[in-house]
Amino acid sequence: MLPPGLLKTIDVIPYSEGGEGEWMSFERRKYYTNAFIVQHDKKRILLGLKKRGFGKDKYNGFGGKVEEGETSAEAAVRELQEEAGITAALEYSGTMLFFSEGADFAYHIDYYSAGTYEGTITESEEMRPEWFAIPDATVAESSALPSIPFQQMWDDDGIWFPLLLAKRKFNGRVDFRLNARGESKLTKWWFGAEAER
Ligand SMILES: CNc1ncnc2c1ncn2[C@@H]1O[C@H](COP(=O)(O)OP(=O)(O)OP(=O)(O)O)[C@@H](O)[C@H]1O
Repeated sequence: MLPPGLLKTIDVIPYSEGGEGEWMSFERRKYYTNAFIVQHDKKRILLGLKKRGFGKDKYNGFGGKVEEGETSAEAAVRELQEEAGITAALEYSGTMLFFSEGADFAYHIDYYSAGTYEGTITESEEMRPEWFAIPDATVAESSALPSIPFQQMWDDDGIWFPLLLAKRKFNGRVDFRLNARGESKLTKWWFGAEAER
């Protein structure tokens, strides 16, 4: 059921799969984190515009490489502090394996989220934090905040964001291949999610 290379961290039921072709093979993986502040009471989520390096000009959660001697949970707290200037009691939200054609390693990304935070949200050299509205189908009123900018995010985010927002943990894999213009595009995915509570 699970795609190759994806190590199950929780019990999941199939949630979404698609795309075409075979899963690509990779030799190495590196461990990363990605953290979100999701405030359902205020109907808002904090994203950061990445200002440099990998994923530049995309909105994402705050995160980076897990360093030696550190757990992924510790790395997630440290990166959130470094990139957004805040601390939070982050909870594990899921894991995604990401491989892009031609890369020499796969990203093993642990996702975290929290509903509250401490400190003052501060722009860093790496990230510009901004609030976005959490879509709420049950409320007619429109938010003063902009909608989550999926067109300026990684291709797969639209697949697993509903799970993050619903607090359903997930395990997934996404493969990206280079198109004729040399852009890395989502070509195959598989996601499983914790059963609905
Ligand atoms: C479909 N693929 C993806 N979808 C969503 N997010 C992705 C991602 N692939 C990588 N990411 C995140 O991008 C950041 C890179 O971090 P990145 O700046 O390279 O690392 P770090 O801050 O440690 O910097 P240095 O390596 O020290 O320069 C890190 O949060 C990682 O989770």
